[in-house]
This record gives sequence, C-alpha cells and structure tokens, in this order.
Amino acid sequence: MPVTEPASPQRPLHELAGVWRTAWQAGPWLTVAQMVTTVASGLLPATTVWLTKLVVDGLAAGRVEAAVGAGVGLAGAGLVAAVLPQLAGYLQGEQQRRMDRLMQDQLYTAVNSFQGLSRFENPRFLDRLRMATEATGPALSPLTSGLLGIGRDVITLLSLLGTLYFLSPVMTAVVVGAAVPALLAEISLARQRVGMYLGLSAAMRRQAFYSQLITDVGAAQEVRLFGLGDFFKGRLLRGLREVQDGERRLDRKVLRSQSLLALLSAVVSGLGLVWAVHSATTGRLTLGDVTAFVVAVAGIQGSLMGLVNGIASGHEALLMVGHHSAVRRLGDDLPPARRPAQLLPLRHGIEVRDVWFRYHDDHPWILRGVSLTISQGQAVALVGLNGAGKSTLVKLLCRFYDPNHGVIRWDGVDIRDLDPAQLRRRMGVLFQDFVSYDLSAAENIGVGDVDAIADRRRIEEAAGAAGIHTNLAALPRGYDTLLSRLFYLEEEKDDPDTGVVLSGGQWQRLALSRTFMRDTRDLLILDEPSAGLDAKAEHEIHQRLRTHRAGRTSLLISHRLGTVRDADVIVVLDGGLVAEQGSHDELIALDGRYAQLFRTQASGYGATAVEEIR
Ligand SMILES: Nc1ncnc2c1ncn2[C@@H]1O[C@H](COP(=O)(O)OP(=O)(O)OP(=O)(O)O)[C@@H](O)[C@H]1O
Repeated sequence: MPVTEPASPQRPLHELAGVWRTAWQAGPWLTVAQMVTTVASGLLPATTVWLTKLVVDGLAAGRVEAAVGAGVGLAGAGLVAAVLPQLAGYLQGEQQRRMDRLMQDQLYTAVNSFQGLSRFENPRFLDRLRMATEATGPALSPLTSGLLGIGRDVITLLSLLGTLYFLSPVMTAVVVGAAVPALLAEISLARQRVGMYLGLSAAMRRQAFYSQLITDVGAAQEVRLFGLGDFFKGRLLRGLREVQDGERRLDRKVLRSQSLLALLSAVVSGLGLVWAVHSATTGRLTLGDVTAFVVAVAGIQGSLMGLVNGIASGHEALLMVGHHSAVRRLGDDLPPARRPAQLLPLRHGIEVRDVWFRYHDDHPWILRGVSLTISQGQAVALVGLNGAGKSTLVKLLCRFYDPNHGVIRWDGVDIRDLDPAQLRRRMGVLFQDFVSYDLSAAENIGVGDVDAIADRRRIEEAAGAAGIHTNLAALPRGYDTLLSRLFYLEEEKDDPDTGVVLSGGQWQRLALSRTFMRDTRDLLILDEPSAGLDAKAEHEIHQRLRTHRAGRTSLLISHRLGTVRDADVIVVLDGGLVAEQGSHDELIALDGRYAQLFRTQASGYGATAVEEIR
C-alpha cells in the first residue's frame, strides 16, 4: 500500500471523533470533569465584567448595598478563577498520560501486526511512523484540552460579545471582523509548519543517523581509528542547518503575519477606547459602561486570539494524528492468504520453484528463477559468493517478503496461503545479522522461545549445545547477569548491575543457543553459524551441528566449504540461479563452480590440509 503524505487532514471530523473516543476510553470521568471546569472558566470573564460594572455603577449612584453585594460576588469569582486553572491542569495532565498509554498501545500493536520487512525499508513510511510516534499525549492536547479551551473561549467570547453588543453593535462587528484575517493566517501557517517538517524529514533522518554514529558504542572504534568524528559532525551540522533554514523561513512568515495582526487588533481597541470615552462625555455611556466596554474589548481580543491559536494548533495536531491513524489503518503489508490453509508439521519437504525476487521495482534482480527442494529430514547446504542471494532466500523462506514470480511450497502448500506467524513458529533461524539484546544472559537465550523464557533447564541445555554454558554459569550473577554494552566506567565493566561485555564469538554462540531453543521445530536455518569463531571453536560448533542436524530438516549457509561437505545436498547459488547441486563428492567430480571454490579455499590451508579435507 502506498504511503502518501497528506498536506491537510484527510478526514478532520473523523480524526477528531477518534481522538475524543480515545479520550473517553482513557477516562470518562476525567473528560466530564474537564468539560465542567471548561464551562465554568468560560463563564467567569463575562461574570466578572458584569459584577465590575455593578460595583462601579452602584458606587457612582450611591447604592452602597448593591455595590458591596457585587463586590462580594467579584471576590468569589476571583477565588474560583484562582483555583480552576490548577484543577484543569491536573485533569489535563492525567488524561494525557492515559491517552498516551492507549495510543502507544494502538500504534505498536499496529506495527507488530506488519508481518513483512518492506515497510521498515521504506523511508516515507519511516517518516510517517516517526510523526505517528510523536502524535501521542501532549501533542494531542490541542485536540482534547485545547478543544475544550476553544469551547471555553467560545463561551467567553459569546458572553462578552453579548455585553459589547449591548453597549455598541458597530464596535462588536469591527472587533469580530478584525479577527477573521488572524484566523485564516494561523491556519495557513499550521499547514505550512507540518508541510515543512515533512519536507525536511530526510534531513532530520540524516541528522539523527550521524548523531547516532558519533555516540554509538558500536561505531566508536572505527570512528576513532579512521578519525571520522569531525567528518560525521560536519554532516550532522549540515543537516541541522538545513532543518533550521526551513524553520527560520517559517518563523519569519510567522513574525510578519502576527505583527501585522497584533497591530490591527491594537488599532481596533484604540479606536474603540476613543469612541467609549467620547460617548461617556456626551452621556451616552455610564462610567460602569465604559469600564465594562474596556474590559470586554480586551477580553474579546484575548479570547479571539486564544481561539485562533487553538484552531491553528488543533489543525496541526489533526495532521499529526492523521499519521497515527494512517499507520493503524495500513493493515498487514503481506497480502492475506488467498486460500487460508492449516499448517501441519512438515512431512515431505519445502520446494522453492522458479523464484524471482528483487527488493524494489527499481533494484536489480537478486534471484532469477531459483528452484530447489529441502526434503524432510535432509541437511541442505547453500553456498555462493558474497551477494549471491543466500540470506535473501532465507528471508523468502521465512516469508518476510513474497517472491515477484514463482512459489515456495510447504508440503505442496504455497506459503502465501499460510499464516506467516504460524509458519515462523515452525522454524528455528539463526540470522547472519542476529541481535545482541541488552538483556540478561538467560533472557538473551530465552527470547528464542518466549513461552519458555523462564524455563532455566531448557535455556541451559540450549547454551550447552552451543558450547557456552560454562562461560555463562561463571558470570558474576550466572545466567541472570545483564549482558550489555552500555556500561559507563571501566571499573563498572564487570559489575553485574551495569552489565558485562561478551566477545563477538561469545555473542555468536549465544545467538546459536537462542536458535537451539527452537530445535524441535520443523526447519532449522543457520546462516553463517560459525562467523566470528576461532578455528577450534568453529570445528567444535560444526561437530555439534553435525550431530544436531542429523535426521532434522535443515538449511546451512557457510562460506567455509569444509563445514558443509557432510550435507546431504549442497546447492551452489550463482548469478541469481542454482548453478549446481549434489553431494560433496558429486560436485567435486563435476569439477564446476563448487570444486573450483573448494580448491581455492583448501589451497589456503596447504597441501596437508587439502588431503585431510578430501
Ligand atoms: N534489504 C535490502 N534492500 C535492498 N537490497 C538488498 C537488501 N538486502 C540485501 N540486498 C542486496 O541483495 C543482494 C544479495 O544479498 P544477500 O545478503 O542475500 O547475499 P548473500 O549471498 O547472503 O551474501 P553474503 O555471503 O555476503 O552474506 C546484495 O546485492 C544486497 O546488496
């Protein structure tokens, strides 16, 4: 589904209704209480104006009792006015927190429902996702408490306009008329602001990327060795300047239009004041009327400005919330099963038939008609040069993407007709670019089968199978030790509270243990399982894997051809096609790509090793 960028809210009323549904869900009583405080604070200014007029007129006419009564009322209104904002602030904060939780829950539920990977590689989607993550909690306040604020300003405005109309209908029309340009200008600025941030998304992404590179512990070594700090800093600042140039252009527009509008409103109130004083000298207005007029005009202009700003920021928030609901509406990125089929344990095998694949329509083909079969119980090895498409084929087998042409079948059923989550539950996969989680050792292994994350016996068995049990048991807190690269001081390095640091090879074994948590699954895929291991460890791991894979359906990818020679079938991928396949002996006898690669590698180990390997 294409990810488009709206320049204005697509369905403003629908979005607004959605926000209020969320507010109500988050706290019905909080919503009601906020409405009550809004109405009360909306009526306060007009009440104050009338009471002030009564005090002044009472005093001027010598009606002391009426003046004192109105004065007491005025004091009471002052007390309410002092307490209401605090109460409203608390209610608003609490509702924002609850809405934040709900909306984050909704957003991440939607993101977790995407079964494929392509959206995470789409910059437009990533921009939208960033906007959506920002459209929670405080960012929505213009649509919740802000909208109530608009309601309050409307009440204030109408009551003050009633007062002003009573004093001068003409002045009422002039004050209202002066607010129209302000409203239009603010809405246009809000639209431009959101458009500007969308336009600058790429620059902001680059800036975040360089900032991450400069501060990330993983990149710190190379950044220092190659002296890249200033180089990346320069690029970061260039991105920042680009973003700031856009902001400055908009700020200048804001400065121009808001200064003009402020001037217009000052002129209107000045003229009004002259008219009121003149009317008082001719006896058309009483002293109380003049006081009421001055307060009412100031109040009207204040509420009109509040209203204008409220509508403008509401408009901006609607655009943001539009991204949130757009992400939620996207649905799964893989087309739903055409003929949903029940996934049964593998009985015959997995068949890849004439599969063509490229990551994007503009990209070159990676696979150009690959066909191979992984029969049940068979150990298959996949070899090929860098970039041949081995890991890509693994991603297709896991159905992170669908082939452009061709089909992958699980016991004869097209995997597009299966539920991807169910399919993946039947697999154990060690990815080449596995994740090192900043979690405890036990959790790092347990996430391989999250239902068994507390099953210490299984976790230790998996670690044992990957040959890392002894190392993990010897950590300061054993399996509960935090494995993190986020320690702060050298002396904290081995402090279990700040985390201990594992070597690359140890992480590799840990990732292998994670895969072994799923070793009873129907298909085991191991993409370079011994990368980063020393020669002895590599030999030992492959010995273990050999026993482990025996009788199980597995696919092993390795550049070390010595480690794949025991496979039942070795498949050689070259130029996006299966160039050769067969057992080690068959391929050596064929004397093709595999034999050539094998000889090249073996020659690196010397004649004795060649003989040994043969
Ligand atoms: N997410 C992606 N988007 C676009 N192109 C990609 C992506 N992942 C891989 N490629 C491209 O696909 C090609 C095959 O990559 P792949 O990782 O499948 O190769 P490989 O055979 O596993 O290589 P290696 O032996 O180096 O691990 C490469 O040219 C790579 O640039």
